[in-house]
Amino acid sequence: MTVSSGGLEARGLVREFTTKDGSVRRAVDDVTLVVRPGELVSVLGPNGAGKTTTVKMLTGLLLPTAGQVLIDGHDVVRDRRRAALACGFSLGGDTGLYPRLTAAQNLEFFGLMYGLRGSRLARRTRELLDEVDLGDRSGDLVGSFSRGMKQRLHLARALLHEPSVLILDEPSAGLDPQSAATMRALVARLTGEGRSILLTTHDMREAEELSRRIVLMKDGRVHVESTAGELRLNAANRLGHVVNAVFSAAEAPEGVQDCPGVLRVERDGSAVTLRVTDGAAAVQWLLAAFPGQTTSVAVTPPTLEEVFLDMVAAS
Ligand SMILES: Nc1ncnc2c1ncn2[C@@H]1O[C@H](COP(=O)(O)OP(=O)(O)OP(=O)(O)O)[C@@H](O)[C@H]1O
Repeated sequence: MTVSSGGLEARGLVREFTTKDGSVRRAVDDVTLVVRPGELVSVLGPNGAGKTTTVKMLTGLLLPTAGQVLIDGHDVVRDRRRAALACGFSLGGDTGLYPRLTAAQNLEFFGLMYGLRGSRLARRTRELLDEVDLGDRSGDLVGSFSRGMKQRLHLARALLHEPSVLILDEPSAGLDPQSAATMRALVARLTGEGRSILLTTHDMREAEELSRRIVLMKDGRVHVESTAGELRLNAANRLGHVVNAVFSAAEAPEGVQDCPGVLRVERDGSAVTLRVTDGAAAVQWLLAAFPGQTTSVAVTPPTLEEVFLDMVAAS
């Protein structure tokens, strides 16, 4: 018997594909993911890591070769209907919306499929269009929408039946910075409402800003899973810290490159950026070597992007 406390639980997911030459390719290999209510988990990984295949199994679009997915306690394969009612998903792109219908007509159509009718359907359509900032475009044909507007409408569609679990595949892919920020704000608001949200993204900033936990996938497996802060701090042992120092003189002193454990030095007038093996030791050394000359010193662990690139590069 499987015990679930709600949210999304995927255990031991495996998906194999048989290629044209008859060989078997394992695209997803023993993936376990848990997203509790009120939690947002981001799945990151290089192209081909198995993210989309995983998402398709989570949403019931693809049968797993092995493993189980529970949405709010309902098995996606054996109890498909209840799992579907508890889960909304947005896979983005141009599929899944009707370009010759208006935004409101699209939502009404999908709402009918979820059993919404009459005034309840009309109210839900209005509420959702407002929620995704498309209230003033409800009567416009979706074919005339920008990519960002379509992505937001996808999100509204996913929310029609008020699911407790939301799966978003690259919700801000291809959006300009302003539209991406609007999307992030929307997703943050939805997490605050107590939903379990799983999103895949290639945007490290998005992952760091929105997620409680980050799952890094590689070669079909979960490579590492942690908070962004922990991932960055742990990587500092391998990748070093960045120390940004600003000096009171117009030019940073010549001797900064003698800092112990220094890997790289970049100068810009009175400011200097050092990549060092030990951030705390470097700060102590700078303050002692140049007494009274530093205006500010700050240590930062590697960025999430550096952690990601390090993971991808490691064999
Ligand atoms: N229908 C299929 N038949 C054969 N191989 C497949 C099929 N779908 C996916 N794969 C393979 O499974 C692996 C994982 O693909 P998947 O699309 O899940 O990766 P991804 O992490 O989503 O990549 P991206 O970031 O590019 O979207 C790849 O090697 C891909 O070629």
